[in-house]
Amino acid sequence: MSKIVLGQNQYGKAEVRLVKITRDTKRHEIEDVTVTSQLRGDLDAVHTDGDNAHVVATDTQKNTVYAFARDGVGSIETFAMRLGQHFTGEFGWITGGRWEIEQYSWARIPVDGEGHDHSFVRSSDERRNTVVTIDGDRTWIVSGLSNMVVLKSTGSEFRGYPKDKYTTLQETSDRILATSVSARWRYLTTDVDFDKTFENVRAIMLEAFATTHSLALQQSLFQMGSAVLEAHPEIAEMKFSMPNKHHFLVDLEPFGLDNPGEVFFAADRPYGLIEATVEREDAPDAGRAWDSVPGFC
Ligand SMILES: O=c1[nH]c(=O)c2[nH]c(=O)[nH]c2[nH]1
Repeated sequence: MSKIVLGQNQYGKAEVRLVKITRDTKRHEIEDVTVTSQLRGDLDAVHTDGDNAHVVATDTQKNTVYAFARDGVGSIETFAMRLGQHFTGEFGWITGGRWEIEQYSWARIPVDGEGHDHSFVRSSDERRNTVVTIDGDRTWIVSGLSNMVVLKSTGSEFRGYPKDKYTTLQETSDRILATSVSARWRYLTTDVDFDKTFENVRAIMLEAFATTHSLALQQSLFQMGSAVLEAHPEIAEMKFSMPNKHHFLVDLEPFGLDNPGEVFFAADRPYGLIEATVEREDAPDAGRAWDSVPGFC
């Protein structure tokens, strides 16, 4: 019989919910994140023999997240790097790991035309995220967003596809195009103004979605990725996952009404699922950057 050995492994605390309020002036600031910390290294003995001598407890990892937040979170990328450098620096046998952070955004509640000092409303379900992966002396950063829901009420066609005996879809030169964008991009360096770059990448994606006369969602996706890579040499590649949120014209004829492209049934499933990577041909190898990043091709 072949020998059975331990393969790749990692462990840590998943989804540590952290809210940091900065209250040093009467105008408070809120930072709201979910952190997952996972360590890799010389961890064979705990798996094979139950020897915990190398196991930095997942509870300790959770506590470290809260302790580090005492000084503020800052950009999620730098917070994840702080955690990673701490664990790999403090414990010799921890040679790497993966720190994933998701951030929820809050807006100030407007009162008399001004954002309130200490009352907030969760702005949407959109989230910013990052995954920092460390392996020895290498660090990779993949950042992104999810649930960015966008819609174009014209400027979208879908024609020219092959027809077979199962095809019922009618060609259209004017349809609604809607999707919920999940995008992740890999940085070529750790020396980035992450907050500024995030805002800019998001704005570029939105502008490309809006201004592309779309012949297919696949084309819109590629335009969005290309526009970001053209403007940001520090980004090697972008991965997208974009459900096609179909809007079907409702037949109003039974009610003696026409429907001049104005009344739609917004279906939630099934949905087309469009996924692709837009990349620089000459980008260096991604190494372990995409390890355990689900839902992208
Ligand atoms: O933009 C689209 N891409 C497709 O691949 C596709 N397939 C489909 O039925 N509708 C659409 N729309």
